[in-house]
Amino acid sequence: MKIAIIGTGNLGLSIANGILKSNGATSMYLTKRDTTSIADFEKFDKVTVTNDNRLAVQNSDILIFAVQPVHFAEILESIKDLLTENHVIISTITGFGIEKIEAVIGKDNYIVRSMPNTAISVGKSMTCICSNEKGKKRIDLTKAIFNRMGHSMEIPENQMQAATVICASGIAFWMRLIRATTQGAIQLGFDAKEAQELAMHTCNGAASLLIDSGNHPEEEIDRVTTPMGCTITGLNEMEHQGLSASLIRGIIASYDKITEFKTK
Ligand SMILES: NC(=O)C1=CN([C@@H]2O[C@H](COP(=O)(O)OP(=O)(O)OC[C@H]3O[C@@H](n4cnc5c(N)ncnc54)[C@H](O)[C@@H]3O)[C@@H](O)[C@H]2O)C=CC1
Ligand SMILES: O=C(O)[C@@H]1CCC=N1
Repeated sequence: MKIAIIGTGNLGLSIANGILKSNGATSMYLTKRDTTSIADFEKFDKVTVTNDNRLAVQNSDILIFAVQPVHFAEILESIKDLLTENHVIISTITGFGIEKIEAVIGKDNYIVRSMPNTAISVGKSMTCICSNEKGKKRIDLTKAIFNRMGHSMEIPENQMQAATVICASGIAFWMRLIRATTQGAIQLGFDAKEAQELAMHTCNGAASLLIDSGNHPEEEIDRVTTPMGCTITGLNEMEHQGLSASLIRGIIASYDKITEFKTK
């Protein structure tokens, strides 16, 4: 698998780390306008760091684009004459629909839109994907790439923005929940480092319970809530204070923001 990451910023860097950790590429080109901050990656035999997107495209099959939306069309325009049947174009770019990509490079390309998150750097990304008509033939390949770095799901394109909120922004939402739990633990007497350790591993355990069992969260909650005990007392107080409602309202506000410009 010869992979290029076009635009190695926050997300591109996370993907590069995920690919290296999962040994998911035979060669990897990392591009950025100013490559100084990613020059260290040259120490890996299979990695080439360059500001030459055309060189990366010529030497790779899987092209993962992780640039800001304003730069995408111009970059596609600058490499489109190099695209062949071997290339799969994987965009991670928020709000940039397949039609807009096809308008620049044409329909006769394997085009996949993906929405990973930064946990891809540690092999734990929830990645949603969809494709153009031709790209359907490369969905399995794309899923195989992302499944090495977490979990993937094919969804219709009209759900990509919702997936962005839940999965990509979701990393930030869960971080705040972990931080709040940490603050609570400090107030109960743990030092800050211990408090974070307790919070993050408990969070990891809760998610793993659901992933492994396939259970509904309430089934697992029932196992923890002793009648008249401390868990139900805490849970009910959280709900009186609007825990679920505030999370749902935050998710809807985030979605309203992402759909503000009526992009697909
Ligand atoms: N940060 C995140 O968690 C997620 C971001 N996304 C999407 O991924 C894309 C990238 O986001 P970030 O990594 O946060 O942005 P970023 O700004 O950190 O990274 C973009 C990179 O592209 C580089 N770049 C700009 N012009 C270039 C060119 N002509 N050739 C090569 N590289 C060029 C920039 O130097 C920068 O390093 C965005 O479209 C965003 O919507 C999607 C999912 C999650
Ligand atoms: O906050 C944002 O708008 C972008 C999209 C998903 C993650 N970062």
